[in-house]
Amino acid sequence: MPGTMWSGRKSRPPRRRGKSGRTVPSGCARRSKVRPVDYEVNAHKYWNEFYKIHENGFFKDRHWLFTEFPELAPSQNQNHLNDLLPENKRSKVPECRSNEDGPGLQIEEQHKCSSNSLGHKMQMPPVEENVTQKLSHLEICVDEFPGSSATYRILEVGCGVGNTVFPILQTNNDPGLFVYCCDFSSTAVELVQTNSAYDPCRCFAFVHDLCDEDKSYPVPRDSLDIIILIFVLSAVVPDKMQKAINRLSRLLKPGGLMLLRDYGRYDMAQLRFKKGQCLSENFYVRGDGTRVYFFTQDELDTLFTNAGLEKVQNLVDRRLQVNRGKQLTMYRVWIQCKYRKPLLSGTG
Ligand SMILES: C[S@@+](CC[C@H](N)C(=O)[O-])C[C@H]1O[C@@H](n2cnc3c(N)ncnc32)[C@H](O)[C@@H]1O
Repeated sequence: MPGTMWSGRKSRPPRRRGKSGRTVPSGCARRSKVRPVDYEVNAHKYWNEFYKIHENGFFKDRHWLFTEFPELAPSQNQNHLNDLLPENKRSKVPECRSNEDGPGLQIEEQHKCSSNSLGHKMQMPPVEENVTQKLSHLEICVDEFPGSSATYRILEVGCGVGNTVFPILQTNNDPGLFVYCCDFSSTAVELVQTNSAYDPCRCFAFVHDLCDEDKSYPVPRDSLDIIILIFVLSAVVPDKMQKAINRLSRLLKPGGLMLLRDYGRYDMAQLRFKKGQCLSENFYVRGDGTRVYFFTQDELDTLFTNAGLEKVQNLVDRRLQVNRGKQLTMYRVWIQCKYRKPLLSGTG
């Protein structure tokens, strides 16, 4: 493994120092020249451009998912709510797995999904179209919706080209499983739908902006066992995060779980941003127009608990990644959370 774990209170990532000697992680003294509103209004377009360029060759399949989130593995359908591990029982993530931050940081062999098969054209039953079209401004409260007969329902929000969804579909052979996935990039969703592993009998990919308050998800309240957020909440403008999490929380069954893995404060990617790339505190725009926020554990705890969820896990994962080929040493900080909807939920 080309990486070394670093963790614990004594280990600290290198930080930039300002004139006063204080840590200056963000270059936030100067604002971006482009108005932040442009990045907000056109956010999906920047991601569309990103996926037009990279297709499904940028992010790698999240095979570590099942060690970190065993709830996604097979056999979780029965009594999964009783199986939740306490925080201190977390398992080890395989190191150096993804290319979240840029092509220059790629370490592992990239696993490419096949995207050339058109054999799996979307064969949605007509009810899906009816439901999403006719009830797009209402809560879905009908018995028939995509995956309505499933016994274990997972939704991934901000699914990109399916690097989380396809490993789940391939690994979890539970016949009662149904996986929903959405992204506000229509280009990404199209790449999911045209992937040869896309099976409309087990999966429903749709375009959806998790910040869009006027559009509902195509599933009823209290219907999902798991909601997954992998490096997506960080792409959302901070003042819209809470409402987005509130809306998602309503979709969870009592006892259902929200799973998140995302960038932590002072991750190497944050320290590398230049002046002028900062849109607001700890929120930056990359060269390609996509944005990223760097969380603290407390901020995520507040977002989830305000949405009526209870903490199962909230940990910071610090690692030293070494790319020997490029002679790069990278201090990574990720945060991983599991929050559960109480069995007797008070969320409105
Ligand atoms: C860093 S990528 C992660 C993709 C995927 N979760 C993975 O792990 O490979 C962030 C994704 O979030 C999507 N995204 C960003 N903001 C979104 C929003 N407001 N609604 C839905 N998707 C969004 C982007 O289009 C992009 O696909």
